[in-house]
Amino acid sequence: MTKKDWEYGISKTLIDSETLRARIKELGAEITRDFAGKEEDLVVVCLLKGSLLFMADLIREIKLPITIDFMEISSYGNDFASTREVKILKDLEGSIMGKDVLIVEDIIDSGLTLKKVLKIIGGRGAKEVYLCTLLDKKVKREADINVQYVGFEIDDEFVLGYGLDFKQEYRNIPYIAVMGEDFE
Ligand SMILES: O=P(O)(O)OC[C@H]1O[C@H](OP(=O)(O)OP(=O)(O)O)[C@H](O)[C@@H]1O
Ligand code: HPA
Ligand SMILES: [Mg+2]
Repeated sequence: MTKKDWEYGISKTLIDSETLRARIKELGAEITRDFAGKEEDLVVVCLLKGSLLFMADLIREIKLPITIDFMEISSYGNDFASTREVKILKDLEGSIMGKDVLIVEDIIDSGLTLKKVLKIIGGRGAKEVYLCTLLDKKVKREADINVQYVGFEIDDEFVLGYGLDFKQEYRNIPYIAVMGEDFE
């Protein structure tokens, strides 16, 4: 396969678009049930860039008045493993003081990214902070993170697509894929 083929380097589909769509609908319904009737509106926070597609699909399945905000965090650089240095590239615009916050993540791997985000957000007076991740690679966890909403638990494979990248590419693949072993 050459680089002209937009799916170059991919070895298999792990979660297809239909399965993603169905599970995200369920997650949205669950979140809608859990937050219905709460006196504070919910602020849904997208962690860029990986969570862009998941966020866009998830919020359309939350049938409540919400506001959205964005934070850009980076720790993987151009590698398969975390640099362990979590950088904040863009901060939230609005205040979360006294509000319920739902952080939307594409994947939890080591947990170092969320540990840092929770530390920052935790100091800003939110009423309650909840986590929702599309993918949970539990076997790789180093930081203890309590997640309320999980789309899929996955094994220890480097995954791509539906927002997730390798060296910033593949984010536009509309399903979750596994990269071929001999590919760099
Ligand atoms: O649990 P961890 O081991 O910290 O890994 C998970 C994080 O790593 C990836 O982001 P990345 O730093 O690659 O930035 P990106 O979202 O812009 O792709 C992914 O989107 C998660 O945010
Ligand atoms: O498996 C992964 N794929 C892409 N980005 C990631 N960031 C943490 N784990 C992964
Ligand atoms: Mg990310």
